[in-house]
Amino acid sequence: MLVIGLTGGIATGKSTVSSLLRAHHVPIVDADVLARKVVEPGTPALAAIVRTFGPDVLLPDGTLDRPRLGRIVFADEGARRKLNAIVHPAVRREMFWSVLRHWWRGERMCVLDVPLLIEGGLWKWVGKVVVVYCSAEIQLHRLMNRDNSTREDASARLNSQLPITEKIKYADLVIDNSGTQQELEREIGAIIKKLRDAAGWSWRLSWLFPPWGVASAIWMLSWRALRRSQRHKSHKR
Ligand SMILES: CC(C)(COP(=O)(O)OP(=O)(O)OC[C@H]1O[C@@H](n2cnc3c(N)ncnc32)[C@H](O)[C@@H]1O)[C@@H](O)C(=O)NCCC(=O)NCCS
Ligand SMILES: Nc1ncnc2c1ncn2[C@@H]1O[C@H](COP(=O)(O)OP(=O)(O)OP(=O)(O)O)[C@@H](O)[C@H]1O
Repeated sequence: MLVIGLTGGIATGKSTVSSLLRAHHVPIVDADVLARKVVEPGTPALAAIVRTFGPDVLLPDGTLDRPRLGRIVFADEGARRKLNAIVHPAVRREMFWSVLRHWWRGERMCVLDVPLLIEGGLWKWVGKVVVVYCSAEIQLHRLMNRDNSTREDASARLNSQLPITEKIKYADLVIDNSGTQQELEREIGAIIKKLRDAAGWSWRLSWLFPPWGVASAIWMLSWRALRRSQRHKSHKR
């Protein structure tokens, strides 16, 4: 199974692209959804957040006051690191099980929608990196419109991530979402075809003949590790 990492800057349109892919029956694992699930009331992650940030980050019904915590962590890198250290390991565990479930069902590919794919280093472990792009100015306007936020709040969120111009250097495929949503919808068929072609046919053999699956997984992981480390070095230069 080909595991594809879908990323981009905040509000460049990852969720819009993943909804279109889902509508075409492509399996999606959404890190934002999992990041909400792992902090539901009664979870160890929510308890750790309250210990770290205090009970003020809870609403009267015991759920997380997301806008309030957002204002804290997007204005303070230290606080953001603390939150990431609590939430990210739980999200990674959930993602692992979701990918395994898709593999078990015999899916040809699965797309991980992860905003911090590059920042968190997960890009090294996926088969292909797809980056949804639009300019920083469009990004800011879409973010302000969607969240009904001020330019200051939107900029704080935007600046908490690696710039989109840096992220596209890691991409195997860039989806330009600078145009209209209709233009994006028209392109989605061609994008899915490229992804399916990249997924190839060897996934079928893995099911008919399991040792083939094991051998190809070992080969792919070592080949990817080599390719990623070369690419990483060339980015640093
Ligand atoms: C701070 C929180 C409570 C704010 O919640 P809110 O509902 O306002 O935003 P939401 O979760 O929908 O995130 C919206 C977007 O913000 C960006 N974002 C979220 N968390 C982070 C982060 N820690 N660093 C940089 N960007 C982030 C992503 O692009 C994401 O798609 C929430 O984002 C959170 O718990 N973040 C930590 C977990 C995380 O990193 N999630 C991202 C995917 S793993
Ligand atoms: N091509 C487009 N033209 C106009 N608006 C768009 C386009 N694509 C997405 N949008 C809008 O921009 C906003 C951000 O898109 P979306 O939520 O898909 O971004 P995202 O990258 O998933 O954001 P986040 O990082 O916050 O999860 C949404 O309101 C969406 O409807």
